[in-house]
Amino acid sequence: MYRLQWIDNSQTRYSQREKSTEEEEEEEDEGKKKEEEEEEERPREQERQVERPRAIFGPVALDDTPTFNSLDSRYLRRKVTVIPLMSPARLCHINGTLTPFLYPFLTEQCLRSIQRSLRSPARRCNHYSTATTSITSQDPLPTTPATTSPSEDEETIDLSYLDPSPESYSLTPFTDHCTLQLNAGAGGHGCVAFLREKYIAAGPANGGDGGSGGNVYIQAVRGETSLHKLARRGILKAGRGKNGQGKGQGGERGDDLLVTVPVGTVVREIWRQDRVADEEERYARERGSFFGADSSEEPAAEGESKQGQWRRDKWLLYPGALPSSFTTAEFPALPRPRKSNLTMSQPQAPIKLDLDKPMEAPMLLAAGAMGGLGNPHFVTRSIPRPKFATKGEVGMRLQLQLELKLLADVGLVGLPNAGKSTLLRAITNSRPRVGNWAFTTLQPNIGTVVLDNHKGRPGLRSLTKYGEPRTSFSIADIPGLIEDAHLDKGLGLGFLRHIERAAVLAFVVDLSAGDAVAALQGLWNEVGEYESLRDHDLNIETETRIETENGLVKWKPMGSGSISPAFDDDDDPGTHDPSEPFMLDAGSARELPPLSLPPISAKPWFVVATKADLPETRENFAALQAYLKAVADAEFEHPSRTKNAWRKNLHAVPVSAIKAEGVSRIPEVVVQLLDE
Ligand SMILES: Nc1nc2c(ncn2[C@@H]2O[C@H](COP(=O)(O)OP(=O)(O)OP(=O)(O)O)[C@@H](O)[C@H]2O)c(=O)[nH]1
Ligand SMILES: [Mg+2]
Repeated sequence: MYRLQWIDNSQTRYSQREKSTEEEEEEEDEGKKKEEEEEEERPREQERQVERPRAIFGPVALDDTPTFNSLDSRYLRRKVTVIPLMSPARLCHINGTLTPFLYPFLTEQCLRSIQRSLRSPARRCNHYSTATTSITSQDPLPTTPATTSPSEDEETIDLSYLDPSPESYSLTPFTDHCTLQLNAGAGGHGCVAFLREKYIAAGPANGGDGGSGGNVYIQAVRGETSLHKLARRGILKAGRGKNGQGKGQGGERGDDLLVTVPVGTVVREIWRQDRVADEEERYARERGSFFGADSSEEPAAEGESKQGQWRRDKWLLYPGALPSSFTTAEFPALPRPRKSNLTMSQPQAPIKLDLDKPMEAPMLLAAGAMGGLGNPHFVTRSIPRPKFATKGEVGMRLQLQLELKLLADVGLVGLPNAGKSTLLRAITNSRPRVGNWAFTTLQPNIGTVVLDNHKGRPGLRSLTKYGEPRTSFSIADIPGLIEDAHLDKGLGLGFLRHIERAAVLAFVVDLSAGDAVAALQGLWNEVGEYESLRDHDLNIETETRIETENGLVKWKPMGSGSISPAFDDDDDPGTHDPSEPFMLDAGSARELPPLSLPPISAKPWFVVATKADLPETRENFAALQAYLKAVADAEFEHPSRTKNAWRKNLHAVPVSAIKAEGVSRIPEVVVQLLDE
């Protein structure tokens, strides 16, 4: 037999045990007595209920103020309070500091009745969590000493991490831009060797060729978050190819170099030095066969050895050679400079890459140089046993500028000391530095909000742009902006690059620090200045690289090296003057980089009104809400002063980050905007 045993209002427990008939009789007697007592109590209880105000949970939207006109007048007679229908998690906040912000229509009496109904721990529910810190756990019922019961005291959650001492923070080394020199591997030297065998007095040449140098690759990977390691190294070199050896043994290839960068890195070429390309040009001039436009010299017949000269950087002599050999030895004409086939897959010069997605495979930046030729290559009738070989080619050198633009879903923009870092602490497991002075944060911090319902399933139903369930999103906290940051005041606008590509912007406004509307407008002003500076730089870059002339795009490769123009089949290379830039058809298959980025003002945005726990902030918040509503309704100009700016569903979320109140609404708002 099952017996229902009441533990408290919310919990029930079933216990199974055999009961004797005596026990049953006793229970029946006790039950009758209780029923009689209850019947006596009932009328008194009913009287009390009529007097007590009752709460009705009705279908009213969160931000709507309920009107009593729509309600039955008998409810009014009974002192009925209408409370919007909402999830218990949200209902918990009704008891908190933000209640007057969210529900200005609720009276003191009504609040007290809600507090009574929320006493039961069963009312509390979990919503979703952060990476390791539960947002729900950070959203406890605010308790005051007067109303707190001992059981609630036990459940009080430690929020000291939201107001830590300035020394308590985690700092990871971070660099978001650097210049880097990359050297592709040089080729190994060819070998001068001869066959030595019994009964063969002067064996033929059998020196092996040198191995080719290592290639330089780049790959954007997820694990990396900073460029500081690369900035520290400065110069990175791929391995040199090994020298060739006797018995016709070729040298080993040099080790490749893989440069791993964080996703979101922009790579720009500053200069390059490509000796092989220079050699090719010189060779072309000497032989008059490269583009051979006005060359009067006849190209040498194939196989004909033209007398050359000793060149220290090119020729390698037999180790036992006497110094006189340098002057007396006959050298053939230098062979044509050799390039690896891989150079075809190098990116065009000048390199400009935007690595905004994780790369599955590395991308070649510079192919290693070819190794030198062994002495068998120079055997001719007149020189049957050449005592020289060629040296390996010199590897290409690239000077690159790397700029990291962090890819976060949400970017926090705010004045210094607005509470951005505290907000990041409250909703993620990130631990940025917090201090009551301006410019506490000196480098961007990224936090991740995991949308988890504690069962390994997404807490909020949302899909990423790739159609996968959204399980998390990231937030970037950057150093604060001040007025005239675009004139390099404060820390300038440099850090805005980290939120430039964020999908959603969250403007963090301190309600206790003066006019919130003015603060918001000031922030938008600086964002607008950043945008115009960015567009200006892009235009300059574009103008220097592309000049349109009679429907043709004139493209100037940076540096003399790596001239690998994509001629159409019908282009006649013979008519090209090497000193002139190459002319490419505007409609050719070569894609030029995009010239403009989407405007920041077109991004979805909302306002986080923080420090709402401080006194006299309600009026400021009300003014901010009214302003945003007017902007959304196009009554006021958009703060960015641009057309086509985002005006949909503009609103401010009041929070007290330091008490972790109201912050659980932010993930909901963000996910909603990410889905737009
Ligand atoms: N009362 C109250 N104080 C807050 C709140 N949020 C932050 N603070 C305090 O405001 C001060 C500044 O907070 P930070 O999070 O460092 O502000 P920030 O915007 O990151 O500042 P910078 O990094 O300098 O740009 C700290 O002393 C916080 O304790 C809040 O919601 N209520
Ligand atoms: Mg900060």
